[in-house]
Parts: sequence; C-alpha cells; structure tokens
Amino acid sequence: MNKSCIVIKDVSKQYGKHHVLKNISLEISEGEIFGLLGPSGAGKTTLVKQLAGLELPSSGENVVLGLKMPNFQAIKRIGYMAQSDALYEDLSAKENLLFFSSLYGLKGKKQQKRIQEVMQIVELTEHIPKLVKNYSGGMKRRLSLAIALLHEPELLILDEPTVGIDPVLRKQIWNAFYQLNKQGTTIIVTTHVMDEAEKCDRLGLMRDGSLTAIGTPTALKADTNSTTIEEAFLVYGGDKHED
Ligand SMILES: Nc1ncnc2c1ncn2[C@@H]1O[C@H](COP(=O)(O)OP(=O)(O)OP(=O)(O)O)[C@@H](O)[C@H]1O
Repeated sequence: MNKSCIVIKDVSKQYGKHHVLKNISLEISEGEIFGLLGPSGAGKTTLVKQLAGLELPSSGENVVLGLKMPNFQAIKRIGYMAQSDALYEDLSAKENLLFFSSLYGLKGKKQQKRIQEVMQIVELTEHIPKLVKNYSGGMKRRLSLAIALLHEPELLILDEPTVGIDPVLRKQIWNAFYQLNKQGTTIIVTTHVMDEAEKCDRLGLMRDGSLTAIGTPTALKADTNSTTIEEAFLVYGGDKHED
C-alpha cells in the first residue's frame, strides 16, 4: 500500500444530541480515488469538511498529508470543491479566476498561464469571458472545479461534484479527474450516484454517521454476491436514495 494521504482516527461529531459521525476510522493512500457513498444526511459533507480543515471533530482526529487538521500548511495543498458553488455571479469567469488565484498569491504570467491550464482541464476555455450568471449549472460546477485546481493541489476533496449534471457532462468531468489522478493527485469524492461510485478505486459506504463497509467496488459486490454497488449497499444496511 502507498503512503497514507488521509488518516481518520476514531472521529465522531455531535451537534447537540445528534450524532452525525460515529467513530469513523479510515486510511486513504496517496494516489487513490476514494468515494464516500451514502444517502442524504449520512454525514459525508460533515466528514469531508473536516478533512478540508473547515470543521472540527467532537472527538478523534484527522491527519491529512501528514498534518493534524486543521492545519494551514496542509490546507494550502488541498483543493476543496463544496457542494454549492461559491462563485461571483456578476463577474466573468476570468474575473472569478483572477480573484481566487490572487488569493493563492499567483500573479502576472504565471497566473495567466495557470488560468488557461485549469480552464482547459474542465473544457471551458472558450467561455472564459462570459459572466458567471450566464453559465449553466454544469458549467458552474466545472468552473468551481477549475478554481479548486488553481494552486495545483496534491489532494482534491470534492463534495458531490456532479450533482445535477447530465451523464455526458459527468463523463467529461470524470475524465478530468482521471487525468489529474494519473498525474498523482489523490481524490476523495462524495456521491450518492451509483455509477459514479463504480469509477472509484475504493469506496466507503456511509449510513447514519457510520462507515458500514470499505473496499473496492469489485470486492464489495463479490462479498455480498451482488451484481451492482446499489445491491451491495443495501446488503450493508444502506437506504436506496430517492433521487
Ligand atoms: N451545523 C450543523 N448543525 C446541526 N446539524 C448539522 C449541521 N451540519 C450538518 N448537520 C446534520 O448532520 C447530518 C449529516 O449531514 P451531512 O450534510 O454531513 O450529510 P450528507 O451525507 O453530506 O448529506 P447530503 O448528501 O444531503 O449533503 C444531517 O442530519 C444534518 O442535518
């Protein structure tokens, strides 16, 4: 097994009396595409926000890139794409990219070059001058991904990156993930889309704040005598998602 990129040690999270994460332990290796699969409310967002350094566990700890989170040195090496797009709608894509890249300290020719590169990855080059409010939902998701890539992160944390996106676009976005992964980027992605889950190297199945199973899609299916991940998920005590 490769070096660990993420080590989650007995992490729990409580909001008042509500136990949102229950004793989660998990290791993700460098270079993996790891999927967190589970129905709405299972705790996926809560967990990945902690990994991105945006929330704290109630107990346990998260070590990311060798550093206990939250840690600023680690955060600088992480690209995080939240579930809802955080874009300036009244600005153009170019202006958004200039703004976010300047936050990372990019300037001049290097900044221009990186903006071109990330927009090429998400196949939006020709739409750079457009106002974001004139982008479709799928284009906004891809622009959010481009922004998450600006500082060449070693780890990408993607919260439902393709939600509401049609299958053709979803394929394009996954091609971008594979390309980045081939270059060494570790990717953790939350999803409740079963065909997307099949694309991950390994999966963690989540339900009611617990990890009910961890394994490759093939192993999870074989261990449960299932032909699909959805069936395997149900065997491990999951709920079918209503979407
Ligand atoms: N700040 C908060 N205060 C109180 N409860 C919260 C807070 N954040 C999340 N929760 C609760 O934690 C539970 C898990 O939410 P979370 O968003 O992590 O689930 P999820 O698996 O990502 O679902 P979805 O796919 O709908 O985003 C939900 O019941 C949610 O209401």
